[in-house]
This record gives sequence, structure tokens and C-alpha cells, in this order.
Amino acid sequence: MNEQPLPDIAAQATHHDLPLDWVGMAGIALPIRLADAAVTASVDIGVSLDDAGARGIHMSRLYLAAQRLVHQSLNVPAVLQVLDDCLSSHQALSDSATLTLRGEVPLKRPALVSPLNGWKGYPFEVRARQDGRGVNIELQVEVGYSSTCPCSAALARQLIQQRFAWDFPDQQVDYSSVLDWLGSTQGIIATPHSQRSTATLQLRLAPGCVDLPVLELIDSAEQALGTPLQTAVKRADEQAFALANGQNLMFCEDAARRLHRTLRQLPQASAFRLKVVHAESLHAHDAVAHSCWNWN
Ligand SMILES: Nc1nc2c(ncn2[C@@H]2O[C@H](COP(=O)(O)OP(=O)(O)OP(=O)(O)O)[C@@H](O)[C@H]2O)c(=O)[nH]1
Repeated sequence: MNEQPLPDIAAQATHHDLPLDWVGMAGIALPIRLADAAVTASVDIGVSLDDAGARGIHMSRLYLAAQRLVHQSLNVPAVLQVLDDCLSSHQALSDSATLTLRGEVPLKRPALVSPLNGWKGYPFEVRARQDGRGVNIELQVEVGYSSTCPCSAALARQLIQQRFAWDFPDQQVDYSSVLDWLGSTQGIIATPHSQRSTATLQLRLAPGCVDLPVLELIDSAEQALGTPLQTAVKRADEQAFALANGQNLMFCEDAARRLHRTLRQLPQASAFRLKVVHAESLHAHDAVAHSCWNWN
């Protein structure tokens, strides 16, 4: 170890005389636990530099504050403790602190019919801020689902009806001929388009929340959407998925409205906003809907 005193540039004064909104570190790798799973989060942590004459903040103190979270279950008290550490280690320098963690939480999901299951990664982001006005914590998750276009389905049905009228011009039709016809691509001549879709759900946590409602949010959103993306799939599961999609036709507007109603029921949300994106197979662009409640 060096015996001499180490130069401390951050502690020097600056002639710039200019406060800064945010100074910190971005992309710190941190192993944490979320929704009972081990997750490697990417962490951004920082403070405002309100002392206009101070040269710099103390990065190492923020880094060490974030280390509190290593291998711990991420919850509200843990996040508040980190923010508190950031501010108390920057007294007279900083009035606000922020902490953002992002990553992907793996959840085990059962197949629709077969006795299989598999893992699906759900991107998440937790954003927290503490300043003179108090604390704000937001939880964001992304949920993938399948959406089948109701307009395309109706257009396909019309074509099938027309084809039926063409192939069976008589009023009296033979049962077994119709049964064969229904099982052929000459009969069912058109299929609707469906797309892999994404809902991004952002909750502002209500006061008094202790746990981050990751599972509640994902489960309730998947239930509202009805056709979440699957993991392990055998043919029986794929057939069940086809049936579920056929009975669950939706525009992006339908998906956004369903999710809005579902999130309104979550007691952990004091506000939310959501965005759904249907990555259309019809066009090269997406169909998108937004909604929010109490968000400003
Ligand atoms: N403020 C600041 N520090 C930086 C930057 N880039 C690297 N660092 C380094 O971050 C390291 C940690 O800074 P400090 O927290 O002030 O370290 P320290 O002085 O040993 O810790 P304390 O005694 O707690 O202040 C220092 O070696 C800085 O040079 C930067 O852009 N800004």
C-alpha cells in the first residue's frame, strides 16, 4: 500500500460554479433476488451534485451502497436503505438520489395441456428516487403475448363461407363431405394473422408497499391478456393455444383496455401507465396503444 496521502480530486473545489442534475454510475452488474429467482441486475446509481463549487461526488460510496443488495431479495425497504446511504454519504453535496435496476426475471410456466413446464424471462426495471419531495418507486415489467387480429379473422371467415357456398351449392349437404371439407386447406382457405405482442406495464408503488409486486403484476396481466407466450410446447399444447387464440381475438386497443382495467384492481399501484405493441405480421410497422391512470 502507498504510504503517502492519496490525492483526492473529487474533494477539490471547482471554478465552474454549476450544480449538476445527476452524477453516478451506469451498468453496475449486481446479483440480486427478485420474485424468488436469482437475477443479475444492471444497476444505475447516482445523486444530484447540488454543491455548485464541489468538483465531484464520491463514486465509491454509491458503489458500496448498491452492494447492500447483493444476493438479497429486492424490496422497498432495501431500495430505501440504498437511497438513504447515497444521501447520507453525500451530505452537503446532494439533495436527491436515484437507483435503477434492470434485468430479466426467469419464471417457471406450465404448458397448457401436457405435464411440461419451462422458463420464460420477463424484462423488468425498478426505478427509485428520493429527494426533498419524498420517495418515488416504480416497477416496470414486460409481458409477451399472442394477439390475433379480429378483423383478419372476420375476413377469413367470410372467405370460408364464400368457399363453402361455392363447393356446396345444394341446400342438402352430405355430413361426411362437409366434415372432410372442414379438415382441408381447400375448405378452410384463409387464416387470420396473429402476432407476437408486448405489454410494457409501469406501476408507481402505493405508500406502504413493502414487496415489489412482480408476480402479481405479471400473473394478472397474463390472465387479462389470455394468450401469453408459451414455453414447452407439444402438439396438444399447440392445439390448445390455437383454440385460445381463436377465442381471444384482439386489437391493440382491446389489449390496452383489458390491462387498464386489471391494473386498476392492483392495490399496490398508486398510478400506472402501459403500452402495448402488436408487432404486426400484416405490415412492417407495429400497432400500438397507450393508457395511463393518475400518471403525471
Ligand atoms: N467523481 C468522480 N470520480 C471518478 C470519476 N471517474 C473515476 N472516478 C474515481 O472514483 C474513485 C472513487 O472516488 P471516491 O468515492 O471519492 O473515493 P475515495 O476518495 O477513496 O472515497 P472517500 O474517502 O469515501 O471519499 C476515485 O478514485 C475517482 O477518481 C468521475 O468521473 N467522477
